[in-house]
Amino acid sequence: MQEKRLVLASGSPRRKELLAGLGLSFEVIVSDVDETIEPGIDPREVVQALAYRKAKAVANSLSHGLVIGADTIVVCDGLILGKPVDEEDAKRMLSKLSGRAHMVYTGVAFVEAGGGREALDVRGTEVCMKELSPELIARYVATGDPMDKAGAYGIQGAAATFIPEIHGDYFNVVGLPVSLVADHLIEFGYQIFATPQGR
Ligand SMILES: Cc1cn([C@H]2C[C@H](O)[C@@H](COP(=O)(O)OP(=O)(O)OP(=O)(O)O)O2)c(=O)[nH]c1=O
Repeated sequence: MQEKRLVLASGSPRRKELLAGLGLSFEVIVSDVDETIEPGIDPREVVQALAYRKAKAVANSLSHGLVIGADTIVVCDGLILGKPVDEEDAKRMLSKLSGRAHMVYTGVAFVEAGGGREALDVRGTEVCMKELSPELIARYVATGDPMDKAGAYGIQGAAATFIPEIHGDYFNVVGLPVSLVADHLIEFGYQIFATPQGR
């Protein structure tokens, strides 16, 4: 039986679903953190810093347990694309990504409440996107799917049809690099598949 409290500091339904796949019991606690970043910082640093901010804010409110935070961004031509602010922004992002490759970075942070251990890591995945016509972009944006996703697309949904090829971890693009997270959880003393799902 798993005795150590595990907390996911994320409101993302994708992250919750992916973490649940590891068969561990966990709670979701979300705290409001400022996600603004200083310009000019390396994207790999950015996602780790934001993941840490999310995990640390929740860990500060607890007496014990391990808190996981994550952050995902899209980087194209040195430009960081977070979640679109509106439909026009989503269209602009997708026009930029059309017909080329870009990187998706997800940073993960592990913070033990009560002043315990901490760990940070990051994974990058290259995503190749087909050329998208303005009409197709408009139709996709009208579905609403891009609005809560970095780079204005979700590889796990209709946008899968835009993506012929990726290099690296698929789950990293969806928002949680599951194998990397599992490695860290083992380091922190958790047993993967300790409580099998669906039984
Ligand atoms: C590129 C891409 C991103 N995304 C999602 C993953 C993240 O949920 C989101 C990026 O925003 P984030 O700020 O990383 O996360 P979030 O606001 O959804 O959740 P929280 O901060 O509470 O943890 O984009 C997809 O679901 N599919 C994709 O293909």
